[in-house]
Amino acid sequence: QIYGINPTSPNNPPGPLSPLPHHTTCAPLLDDTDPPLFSPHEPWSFPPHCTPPGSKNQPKLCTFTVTSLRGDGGISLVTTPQVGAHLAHVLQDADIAWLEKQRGYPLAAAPDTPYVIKTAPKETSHDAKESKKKETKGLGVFAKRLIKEGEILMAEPPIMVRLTEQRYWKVRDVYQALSQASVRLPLREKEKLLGLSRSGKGYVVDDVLKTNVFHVTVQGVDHTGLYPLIARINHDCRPNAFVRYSPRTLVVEAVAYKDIQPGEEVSVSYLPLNLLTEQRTQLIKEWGFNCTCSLCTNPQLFKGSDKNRDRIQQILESLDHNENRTQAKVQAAVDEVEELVVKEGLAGQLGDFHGIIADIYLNVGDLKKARKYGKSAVKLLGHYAGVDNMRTDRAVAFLRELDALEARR
Ligand SMILES: C[S@@+](CC[C@H](N)C(=O)[O-])C[C@H]1O[C@@H](n2cnc3c(N)ncnc32)[C@H](O)[C@@H]1O
Repeated sequence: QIYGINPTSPNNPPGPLSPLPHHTTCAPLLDDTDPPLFSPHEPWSFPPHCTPPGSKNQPKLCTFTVTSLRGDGGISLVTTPQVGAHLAHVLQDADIAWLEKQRGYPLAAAPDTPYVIKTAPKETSHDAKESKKKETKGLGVFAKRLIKEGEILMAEPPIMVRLTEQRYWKVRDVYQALSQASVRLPLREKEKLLGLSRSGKGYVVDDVLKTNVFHVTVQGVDHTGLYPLIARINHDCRPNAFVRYSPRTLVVEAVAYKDIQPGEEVSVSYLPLNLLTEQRTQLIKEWGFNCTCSLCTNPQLFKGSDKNRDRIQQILESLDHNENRTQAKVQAAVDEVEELVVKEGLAGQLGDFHGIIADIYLNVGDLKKARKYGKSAVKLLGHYAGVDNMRTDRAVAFLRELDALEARR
């Protein structure tokens, strides 16, 4: 059997390799009556739509659309021409298998879709004034089976990416850009966008984006990305999943932070993990809802947690002072912080912490420990932030510096 073709089939008699009959009857792929294979605005599917800035030194705001990203769905970008030019290269990278090689495991979600999207049960608000009210979270994502820690639940490219900074352009022009970005999307992505939850206030595309986007960086510039499947995951201050963004592919993955039991709701934190209750409550209100998670609703839980988080901050600040940078004091600080980090479920931030510790050990001249924590930072950041994340790049650069330093000795 050659390439899965049955040699005894009447269409493919045994003998020298010959094309199947329908291959010989195909019209030539290109002739002078065919439309051009490539759009004149390659890689964009339409001419970019641009809005001039309010003043001379500011960039234009442009809408770029590709109707088939890596052979699949469409994507629209609302950003500056400079970022658009960079993203043109990112989007033209049809085979992102190189990233799989770099990180040593596939850039793909579990093929059996281990979750179901359904209405989340109502929960009691933590707000004293509204404590009798039952809050609805809308739809949510629930585990269909045991999802093991580290498993990738979802891996998705965005359907829309928008520059965060919008103040250089008139609101009307920004909405015009967003409108172009949505109407140019293929029908499937348009339906996904308009089917997402929203507050019902303001211009619909802007409202959908504000309710559902994740922060992403493109060439170090702040943007927000709309990932329609991952956007169905509700918030929890002690989540059981986290999101990992790849700036070189734009793909976001939802990954299990711990084992998730069948029937359990999958949650991610919309905020940095280490915030205190007051900061979290304030920021969540800006999202337009009251957080009903256990860490926000149970005073006993949040008082203890705030104390631990305050203590972590205190220890990190104490390490800024030279008198605390002796081998013994640094080791005691590291041990205490690690214990508190585990207690608070902040393992996702341990990579950044190990990066700081590596730097401190370098400053006190303990290169062996600097290397140990530097390596750990690369490993943890590669897992929680992604192998091509800027924070991971910095941790890798630290190890290179260490190599160079040791080579000079
Ligand atoms: C990104 S969407 C999450 C999916 C959304 N529930 C849906 O139906 O598509 C964010 C919205 O979900 C709701 N939500 C998410 N987490 C919540 C929580 N912990 N408590 C209450 N509402 C929540 C809020 O309405 C928020 O604006």
